[in-house]
Amino acid sequence: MEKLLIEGGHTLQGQVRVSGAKNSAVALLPATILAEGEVTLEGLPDISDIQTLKGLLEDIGGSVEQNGEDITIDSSNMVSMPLPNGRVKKLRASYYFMGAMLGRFKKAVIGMPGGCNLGPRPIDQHIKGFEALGAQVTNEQGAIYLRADELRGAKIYLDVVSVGATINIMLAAVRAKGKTVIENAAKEPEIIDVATLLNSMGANIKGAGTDVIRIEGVEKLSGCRHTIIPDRIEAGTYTIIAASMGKEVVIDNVIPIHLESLTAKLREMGVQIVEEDDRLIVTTDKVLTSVDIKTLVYPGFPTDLQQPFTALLTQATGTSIVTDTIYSARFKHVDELRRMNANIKVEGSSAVVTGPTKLEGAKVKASDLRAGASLVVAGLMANGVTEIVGVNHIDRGYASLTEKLKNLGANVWREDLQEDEVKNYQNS
Ligand SMILES: CC(=O)N[C@H]1[C@@H](OP(=O)(O)OP(=O)(O)OC[C@H]2O[C@@H](n3ccc(=O)[nH]c3=O)[C@H](O)[C@@H]2O)O[C@H](CO)[C@@H](O)[C@@H]1O
Ligand SMILES: C=C(OP(=O)(O)O)C(=O)O
Repeated sequence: MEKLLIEGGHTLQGQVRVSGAKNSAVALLPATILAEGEVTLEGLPDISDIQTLKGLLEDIGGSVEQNGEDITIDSSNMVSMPLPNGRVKKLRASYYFMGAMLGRFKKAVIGMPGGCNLGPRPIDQHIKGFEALGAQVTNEQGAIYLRADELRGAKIYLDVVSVGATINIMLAAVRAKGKTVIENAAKEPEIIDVATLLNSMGANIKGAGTDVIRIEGVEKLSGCRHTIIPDRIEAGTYTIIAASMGKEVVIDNVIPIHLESLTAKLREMGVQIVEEDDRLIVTTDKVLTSVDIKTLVYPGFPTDLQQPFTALLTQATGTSIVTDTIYSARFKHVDELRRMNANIKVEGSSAVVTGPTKLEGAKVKASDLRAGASLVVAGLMANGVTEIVGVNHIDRGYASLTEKLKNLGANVWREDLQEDEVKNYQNS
């Protein structure tokens, strides 16, 4: 087990290259199950969620070959093996094995997914969708059993706008007989990316990226090549880091429109951002002013950037109110930021941040992926050294974080945890 150490206060400059999107890649890998052939994905991020998914694909008989950022999956010999807990619990996106295996094999047995602990994360809308397509879904001793004699297209209205349910229903519906319409669908760019891959495999999906998705089922899908979109949350995190400590930082491999809700808020705070085709140039030379944010479904402000953004707000003059409407309890980072001298109060689903406060390095714990990102942002701005445990959460979503930060001029390194630190971490 490792901890991440950051000596704060260094000005950052230079260029950072954003990796392929975690939340696309973690759906694209299970989607390859449907191909019954070879699919090559380009631009794979080097994160632990991908290693876990590779293991799951191999568990069901897939042949997986990775060469740097390219991965080829041959799904010809896959079978519908039960996937109990274990690996499945390590990440959220294992739920995509439900839709993909149901689509191809008409049956699946999968343990409940894990992922960041952000309060309740039900999957009722996924199940509602599978049932509407004709599947029987039961929960037996903590595993979800899905079976269908045949899948039939259906009209499905999602009661909550859900990224996971939208993608999962698409995965099953591409192989259903007839037409499926998903209404009140999520519109995140990752959904378009998954639909693009499925269409390249031979599916017929229209409307991805809008709130009505129409799918005409097909008999068979086949192999193809696909390039994963850049990670807008990783890009957003580096943009926030640049706004906090940057002189002039270039964020490369970005689709600027994916980050508009963030860049608009940063500009309101006084950060200068130049948008080019596939990069952002971020300069901060003014005192930052406070702003309020409310997380919303895309294209609103992403909940996954709420935690790192809250760390930046500790440096803004005035009071900022951060409201998370997607995960009302996504505030575990606040206690840790307080250890670093931040002035933040949580009231219901909002955090009230008063700034500016000089942050002090401290020993802190990343309770989840973006809480970790929040502590990294804070550590880079703080006096002295910040020690972050729970790095395994950060490694789920940030490729080569230490190297990328070092290239920008940060003093960041990793150390193995001592025995007593491991015990403290496990007991905390
Ligand atoms: C692997 C992946 O892509 N993870 C992302 C995905 O998670 P995930 O797909 O789990 O998130 P959803 O979009 O499904 O969740 C949005 C909201 O809907 C609720 N809900 C969801 C499904 C359901 O069946 N019932 C229900 O009530 C959730 O509790 C949450 O309040 O979108 C989240 C919201 O943008 C992001 O924070 C995660 O990074
Ligand atoms: C919540 C997140 O991930 P997951 O859904 O995979 O837990 C995230 O990426 O911020």
